[in-house]
Amino acid sequence: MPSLGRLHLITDTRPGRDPLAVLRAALPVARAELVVQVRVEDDATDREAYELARRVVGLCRPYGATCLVNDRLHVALAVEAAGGHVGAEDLPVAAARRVLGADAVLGATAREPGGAAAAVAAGASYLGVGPCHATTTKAGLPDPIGPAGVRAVAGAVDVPVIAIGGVTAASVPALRAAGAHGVAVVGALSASPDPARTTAELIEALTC
Ligand SMILES: Cc1ncc(COP(=O)(O)OP(=O)(O)O)c(N)n1
Ligand SMILES: Cc1ncsc1CCOP(=O)(O)O
Ligand SMILES: [Mg+2]
Repeated sequence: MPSLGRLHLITDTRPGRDPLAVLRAALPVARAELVVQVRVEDDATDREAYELARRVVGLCRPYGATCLVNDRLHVALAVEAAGGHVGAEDLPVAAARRVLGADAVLGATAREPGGAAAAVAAGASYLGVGPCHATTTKAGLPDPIGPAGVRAVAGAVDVPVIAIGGVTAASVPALRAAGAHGVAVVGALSASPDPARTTAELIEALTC
């Protein structure tokens, strides 16, 4: 399996956001380092999720970027995405692995070493770890774990750790020093006035 890209762009489908415009700006800059996670609001229909994911797969292909689908694994299968991401309220990791198959990329959310090790034992091929920092993008999250929390998880598993939650280019060095392979962002790119430039800053921080 090719190595996992370091910059995970999670689509922002809230009103007023334009996830495909952000993706078109990020792809030529990040290319195969980009992993696009198609994440739609809970009240979006499967058809809406499918149409977005289908377009993302098509945009990613020429750049060698990876497309994953959050939560809705049937959509991942339907659009032939590389895999999916599940958390505590989604299919259990072992069930998700059965759905996606042995070769798929499968991410699982983890906040502490015990849960992280269990997710890997159940079949996760990477972990999304956070929230690292405060975020307004998702409500109801526990307190941020900071780089120290990322370090604790990264030390307990042998799969890539992707730090998530309030991540900006400025916070990347501390997260990498804590053992993160990469980062996942929503707001840093979707709210950027210049997503191509912000992508370049994130990639520089992730690969220098
Ligand atoms: C890379 C990454 N890490 C964590 C999450 C969060 O997943 P989850 O806890 O299932 O929450 P939702 O995103 O489904 O609201 C993620 N999506 N990606
Ligand atoms: C879905 C999710 N899970 C933990 S933090 C988060 C949102 C991250 O968004 P942002 O990068 O805007 O803080
Ligand atoms: Mg989820």
